[in-house]
Amino acid sequence: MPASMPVITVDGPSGSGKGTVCRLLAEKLNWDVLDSGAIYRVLSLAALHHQIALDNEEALVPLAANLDVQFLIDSTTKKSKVILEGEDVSSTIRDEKVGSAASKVAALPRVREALLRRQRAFRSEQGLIADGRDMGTVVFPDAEIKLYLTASAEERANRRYLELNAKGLDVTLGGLLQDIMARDDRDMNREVAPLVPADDAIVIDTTELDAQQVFANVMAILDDAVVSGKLEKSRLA
Ligand SMILES: Nc1ncnc2c1ncn2[C@@H]1O[C@H](COP(=O)(O)OP(=O)(O)O)[C@@H](O)[C@H]1O
Ligand SMILES: Nc1ccn([C@H]2C[C@H](O)[C@@H](COP(=O)(O)OP(=O)(O)O)O2)c(=O)n1
Repeated sequence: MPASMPVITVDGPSGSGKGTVCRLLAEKLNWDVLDSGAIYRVLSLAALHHQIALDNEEALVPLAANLDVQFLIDSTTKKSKVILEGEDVSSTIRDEKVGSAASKVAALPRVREALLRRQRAFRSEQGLIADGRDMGTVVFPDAEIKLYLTASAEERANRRYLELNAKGLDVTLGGLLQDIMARDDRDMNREVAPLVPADDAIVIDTTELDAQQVFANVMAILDDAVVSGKLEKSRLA
């Protein structure tokens, strides 16, 4: 019997296209989205605000447990907004430096533990699409559908370069490639909840695919899940 609060997990390294496919899926299915990376990004920003070192687990655990963050949808633009301690940090958290800082605090086992309940609370009757590194392995091990997106580091760095360049930011392809490889290394080799596909995840290599092709692949996977009885057909409407 399909669960009443279905979850689709989308894990993978930076730039593999998780956020993009999650947005397209959420629009199509009208499900909720958990951007778990944003939680780690916000935590690292809060650590900077409170002058807590990114490896100070003792101080980061209570900060994580009591993190004053809200995820909102702007009623006019329909874009998601992230509010930390009353301040709109939606664009600040997207900075590549914040991504690296997030990856550092995310390597601390007790910090991850302190954020588990907050992430699981996103599960809803509506259905949840969960974007991250350990969504299918740790946070929602019972998810109906588990996807793992990947792409070559060069392609992922190039995507980031195009994205940040279009925003007018002064970045180099070489610098971004280094950042991405350092983050991959930290995320894949940490002790707790390392970035790895769940045993039952479907891996999609997006290196040669554009976003619409990735989305079409995912929709085909969901159609198969309906046929095999994992998902109710009405959920795809
Ligand atoms: N399949 C794709 N082909 C080319 N560019 C893509 C693809 N998917 C996403 N992008 C672009 O690459 C960048 C990173 O995608 P994003 O979805 O933010 O990745 P992630 O959430 O995995 O870090 C964005 O600028 C996005 O528009
Ligand atoms: N479920 C998660 C999500 C993110 N993280 C960590 C590791 C990542 O490098 C950072 C930032 O994640 P985020 O998904 O926002 O980064 P990208 O958009 O993929 O570049 O947070 C994590 O450890 N576990």
